[in-house]
Amino acid sequence: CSKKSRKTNLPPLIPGLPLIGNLHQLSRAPILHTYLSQLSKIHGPILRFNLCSTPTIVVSSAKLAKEVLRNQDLAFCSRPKLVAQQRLSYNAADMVFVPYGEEWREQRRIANVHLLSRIKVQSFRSVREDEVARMVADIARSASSSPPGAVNLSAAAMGLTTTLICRTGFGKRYEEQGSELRRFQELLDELGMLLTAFFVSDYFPALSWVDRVSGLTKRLDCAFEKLDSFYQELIDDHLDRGGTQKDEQDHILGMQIKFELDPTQPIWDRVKALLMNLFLGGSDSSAATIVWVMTALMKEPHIMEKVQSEIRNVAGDKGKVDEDDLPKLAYLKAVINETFRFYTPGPMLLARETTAACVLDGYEIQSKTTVYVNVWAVARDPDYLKPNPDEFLPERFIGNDMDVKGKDFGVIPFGAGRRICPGMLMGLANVELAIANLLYSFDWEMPSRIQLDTHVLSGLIMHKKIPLILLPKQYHI
Ligand code: HEM
Repeated sequence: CSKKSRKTNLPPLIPGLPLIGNLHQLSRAPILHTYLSQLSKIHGPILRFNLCSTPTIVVSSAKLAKEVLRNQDLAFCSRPKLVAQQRLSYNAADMVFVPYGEEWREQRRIANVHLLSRIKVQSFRSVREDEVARMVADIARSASSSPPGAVNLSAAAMGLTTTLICRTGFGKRYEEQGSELRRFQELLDELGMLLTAFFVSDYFPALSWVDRVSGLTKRLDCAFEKLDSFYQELIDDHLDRGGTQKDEQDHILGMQIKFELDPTQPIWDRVKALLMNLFLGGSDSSAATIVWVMTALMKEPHIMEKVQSEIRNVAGDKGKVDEDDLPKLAYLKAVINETFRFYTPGPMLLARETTAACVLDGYEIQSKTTVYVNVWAVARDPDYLKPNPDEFLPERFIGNDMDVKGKDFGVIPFGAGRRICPGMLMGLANVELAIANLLYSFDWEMPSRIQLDTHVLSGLIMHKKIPLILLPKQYHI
């Protein structure tokens, strides 16, 4: 690694190959966030990569995360233009991939004040309680079968969060195991795959033929067509029913259509792009979090016992945990927060792009630099997280005001600053209610011959590689 260049004072550059720079290292790293974390242990908390014409840096400490996401947020809050993201977001007509500017501000205002506001999230309470109750009833059926059946909790969590996003996002409840839900989940998988796929043309525009030959361009076109038809069906369905006022209250799509500037000529690309954002943000991250909380608790039986006893004391003999109970569950919140820290569902923040030249930690950063914050590494920063950042310790969130909502720069699972996740309240509400009820209603064991593991899948969202299979035992009050 070259030391600070005296002339230009750029961050340390990770050595790569002639012409392709570091492309091969980044595109082939099996688990990108751990690879980058190891590099930063050797070369420091700010690293520079050479990706053809795109200057790229990665930051991995709480101090620098705070600098990027708070002190100099404005300089770091745009998004780079990548091939798949552009296509799937209708040329950045959405909120996630739109560059910083007036259009983004307007979309965020509508999201914060209306679509994903606290009041809107509360208005979906009955939907959440209903869906969580259905999931618990399904699991109870397995628990009471003879012999008791093991449950694939990864599938149950994904089923729950996709159903929640369908109901709150566009007012539909697809039959479990039905073809429409399967179609939706397949579209989600393809969306996630393409948004993290490595397109050569992002770094070498002249070599775009490589993506055509590899079949990636065709796959992107095909996914775009399928997603577009899916969004169009939802919109047509809404319009066929006359877009009632009830729809505006009942789901986000209904409300978004109302907010289009000219209702006779809404900008449909923007409506579709917003649906894509809901799909992208709304299900995978919450499902992954539910699975990691359960995995963490299976690994630490004394924490499991403590949190179950808190939940069962608070909910008593009601037979379920409802949302009024949640504010009383301080230890459960600590467990969920520690899971966000230790098994960060989005280990790398979505790529940012600098809006202007600036100085970070004494290094010069050019305008239009792509910036990654390695949230997973930040959450293990020994200068910030004490004691024992490598230990799962919910108690670190007790007796202080440390939280995960973007003000403690050591634990930023939702990002921070202007581009902090606008769906945070909805994500937290889904996860807390689901976990509380899974822990209230059942005791959990490992099925014989299955070993608990924590292998992860690489991607935008850090899923558990091997599904979490557990044996539920109904808890009798
Ligand atoms: C546990 C659940 C969730 C986690 C961990 C999560 C995490 C994140 C993260 C890390 C970012 C990037 C922030 C940045 O660049 O600094 C983000 C952005 C975003 N999330 Fe979430 N999210 C969750 C749930 C949701 C939900 C439920 C929705 C919507 C229904 C949502 C919608 C979005 C959107 C639209 C953005 C882009 C914001 C922008 O660029 O201005 N997320 N989320």
